[in-house]
Amino acid sequence: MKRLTERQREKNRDVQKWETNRMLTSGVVTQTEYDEDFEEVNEAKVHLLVHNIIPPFLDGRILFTKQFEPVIPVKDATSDMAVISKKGSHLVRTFREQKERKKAQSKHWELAGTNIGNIMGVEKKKDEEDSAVNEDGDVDYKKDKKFADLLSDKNTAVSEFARKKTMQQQRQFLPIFAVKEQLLSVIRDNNVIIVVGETGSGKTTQLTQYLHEDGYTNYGMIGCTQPRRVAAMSVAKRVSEEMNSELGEKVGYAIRFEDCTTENTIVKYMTDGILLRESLRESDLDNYSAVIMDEAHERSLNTDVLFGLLRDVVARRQDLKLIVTSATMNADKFAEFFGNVPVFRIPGRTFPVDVMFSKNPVEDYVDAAVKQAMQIHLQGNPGMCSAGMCSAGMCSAGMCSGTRDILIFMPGQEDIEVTCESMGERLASLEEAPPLSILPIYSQLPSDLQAKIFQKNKDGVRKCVVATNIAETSLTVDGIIYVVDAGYCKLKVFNPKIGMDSLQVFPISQANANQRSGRAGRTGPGQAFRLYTERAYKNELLLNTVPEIQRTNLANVVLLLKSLGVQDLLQFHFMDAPPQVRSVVVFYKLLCAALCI
Ligand SMILES: Nc1ncnc2c1ncn2[C@@H]1O[C@H](COP(=O)(O)OP(=O)(O)OP(=O)(O)O)[C@@H](O)[C@H]1O
Repeated sequence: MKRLTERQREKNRDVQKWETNRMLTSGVVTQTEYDEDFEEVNEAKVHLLVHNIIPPFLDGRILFTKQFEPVIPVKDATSDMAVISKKGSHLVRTFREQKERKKAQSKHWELAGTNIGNIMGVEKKKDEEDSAVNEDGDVDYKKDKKFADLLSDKNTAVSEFARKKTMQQQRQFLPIFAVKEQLLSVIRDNNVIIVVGETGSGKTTQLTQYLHEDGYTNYGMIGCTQPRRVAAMSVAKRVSEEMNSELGEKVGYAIRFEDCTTENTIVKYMTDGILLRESLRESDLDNYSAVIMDEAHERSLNTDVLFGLLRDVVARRQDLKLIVTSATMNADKFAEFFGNVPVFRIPGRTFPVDVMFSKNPVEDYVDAAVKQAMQIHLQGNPGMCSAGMCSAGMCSAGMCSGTRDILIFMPGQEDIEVTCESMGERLASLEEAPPLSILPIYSQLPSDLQAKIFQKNKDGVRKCVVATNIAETSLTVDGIIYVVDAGYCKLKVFNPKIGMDSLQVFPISQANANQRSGRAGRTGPGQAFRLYTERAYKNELLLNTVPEIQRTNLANVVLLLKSLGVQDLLQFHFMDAPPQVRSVVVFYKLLCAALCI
């Protein structure tokens, strides 16, 4: 601390006195001395009664946590991929800085509304009118087009597989068709079964139809849950075509804010959140004769809660069939959870996918993905063309096995935007580069733009879809035969320090990687380029993603379970119970929420 001279101290005292005098004179303060004796004889006493309400389910189970570190869903936090995921992409940072600089500049020159602007007579531009806002200022949410309207045209076949085979032949080509009768007989004999098969074997699109053909729709609907909205919508569209019906009639879908079903609907695809909410109204799900929980290995929070609920529903309802589909790795765990139920394995895969790993660790996954996609686009792959006459994805002889589209997996919206922009810039800087239609897709994108990935491009221009993991499961984009996998995804993790969930980038799991590669071999043989080494795949990636229930804030689930009428939360059947300490924190938080239960 700096020592003050006596003279300086005297000066400070003077200044302080002067300030006090000014404040007293101005009336801002009325006294400068504090009365520390608070005992006022005449003051009325207020008695405050505090109730310590402890909900019965919490009785004796309250602990204070000492865990202040977030749950990190990675195998080794010091591994190359984990470190890179924390650092993020350099290219994204550069783009962000450029954007911010441009924004600041444009603001600097925006004179309208400032004093100097007024003097110069610069008029302020009117804010762009939002077309969804009506004259009264209310927002008309229905004005936004529904996904069903956007997909109203019949899908145009792109691949040779889809063009040359009839719908019936395409269905019969799938691996699941060879085991249809055995599968149906196992379903007849068991109320719960686990179905396991390679990506593209036909679980999502065929199971519902087989159950319908076997008469299960005579006494109820067949429901099929999907972890993602876009998958639910696009699969419903495909199955409606296979069943030769309008989307929303025999086959429909329901997602949040959009219900595309009628009273004639017998096959309903929906997100797992929708089924969860339906079970709020109808706890035994009486409308359904069969429920298929698709892509259960994704282990979203809703799926895990549904697992617990449906386990009880099938015990109560002998006529309900529950089919859980999964990737190979989790099957036995699921079977055990439902009481050692049979696991049915579908042998074979639709089309082969060549998986290629990066030779060296990749520092900047966005830059590497752009380079890889450009290489595919510019060099083409004559080996993949049945006529051997095309060089860049478009067959001049018109004999190519379809335009050969590319799908890039990125962790989040910003990475996607930068990938698209960077590819656009690099293409523009090349002379006579073949045209490329670059299409982003992420959950926040408006439906009309999302639907674009399913539409065929005019003149056979190659498509390059840049997606988050919403395109990872159940999605078939006809024509995609190249997958570029950056190796990262965004996951929600609970941070006990701030008491909230946050979205962070982490390396994917091996299960994610296999799902991603699987998108390349749906309608023809494909190639998957993984932008990480084979060693990293084996040593740095978890086998499966840590279930959401184990890494996120449970407060909402606990409230949901209470609203579903689950009395004893600690007795609820979780496939993987939330970590003890964190769940107790949440339960403790519920003390406050208990008043609203
Ligand atoms: N829109 C489509 N256009 C052309 N073919 C399609 C379409 N949708 C599905 N298919 C065909 O049906 C096959 C099976 O798709 P389905 O979604 O049922 O597989 P799956 O076993 O559920 O795979 P995944 O687990 O990866 O979702 C695809 O591999 C593809 O050949």
